[in-house]
Amino acid sequence: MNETVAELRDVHVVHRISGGRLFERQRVHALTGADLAIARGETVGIVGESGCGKSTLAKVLVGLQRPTSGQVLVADTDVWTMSPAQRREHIGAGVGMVFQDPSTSLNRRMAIRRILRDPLDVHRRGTVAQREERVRELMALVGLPRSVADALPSQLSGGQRQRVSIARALALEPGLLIADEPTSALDVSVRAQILNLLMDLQDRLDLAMVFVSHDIQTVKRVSDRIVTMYLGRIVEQAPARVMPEGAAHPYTRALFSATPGLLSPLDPIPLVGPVPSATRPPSGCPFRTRCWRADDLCAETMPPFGTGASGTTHVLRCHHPVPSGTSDAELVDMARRATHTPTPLHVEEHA
Ligand SMILES: Nc1ncnc2c1ncn2[C@@H]1O[C@H](COP(=O)(O)OP(=O)(O)OP(=O)(O)O)[C@@H](O)[C@H]1O
Repeated sequence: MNETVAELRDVHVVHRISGGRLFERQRVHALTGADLAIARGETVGIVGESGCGKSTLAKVLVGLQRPTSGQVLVADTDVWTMSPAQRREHIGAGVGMVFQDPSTSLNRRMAIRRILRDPLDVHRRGTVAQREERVRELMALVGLPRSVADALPSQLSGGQRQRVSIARALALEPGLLIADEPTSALDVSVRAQILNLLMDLQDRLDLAMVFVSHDIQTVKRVSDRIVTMYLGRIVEQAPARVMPEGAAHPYTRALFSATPGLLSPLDPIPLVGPVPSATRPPSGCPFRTRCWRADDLCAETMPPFGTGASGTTHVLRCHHPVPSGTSDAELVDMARRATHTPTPLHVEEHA
């Protein structure tokens, strides 16, 4: 059986912000009822429009965001039942994170050697000599020349800086690496090198990886499984190899159809209106206000999890999934012909 390195169980993240009427506090539903288990060695890609909760999910997994409710398990332990010191130690050893922009995520005043030694010092790993040896190992692992050990981040190229971030994330030999838009701040010319490095490391170290990106083509290339999020909810999980044709959630199909290069020269599947506000998520299915297949049932209840046609690892929440074998051309046609009148937006009350 596959070892689970990290798991979210019914995780909600609600931010309270000021807004609306004077002194009124609003709730932003950044993540709603997220269930996700990540197995050793697999890459899970997270896709969805801006603001759907991808980064929140990543931050929850790495302990940077405390859930409002639900459980976050790393190596089978619920990390929010631990003391802060235990939690730092446990998550630090189990999960590494590579941020989008290495220019801001690396300490500008520290030499590369110190940046890489820092997690080993904080977590008191081995003797000083062993830590120095580990720094050399890490640099070799990510393809950094020894000559940059005493350089500052500003003296490195963008690609080299991201290699340092990756090495730092791997310093404590975590089982899971979270990569949140790891190439989007880099020059196009080095993006492929960093992606190849991540895929190579994942393979060599049998790492699990959560890969968050707006670039759906890249997510499809690197992932074993793709998770689609919409308005704070996970709406579908499916094997990457069946995507996009095998996806059964209307939103996943529409999202992929809007990605140039993945599909035929068709127009994207048309959706109705904008994404609703995360402060006023619709009742029932969050996607139903834009979905050409929605009916009253979708407005009344959140669909339960169902199994898709691509096996047991394919799950989705939809009352009216796209029938297996339906082409995108047919979906474009159906969506254009739908006499869709979005049902009034009922606001769901969350605790
Ligand atoms: N600290 C915060 N306070 C209030 N709202 C927040 C906070 N962090 C995130 N949000 C809101 O939570 C929702 C999810 O945000 P998140 O950054 O996780 O989305 P995302 O999918 O990663 O977006 P993007 O692709 O643009 O980075 C958004 O509506 C966002 O505005």
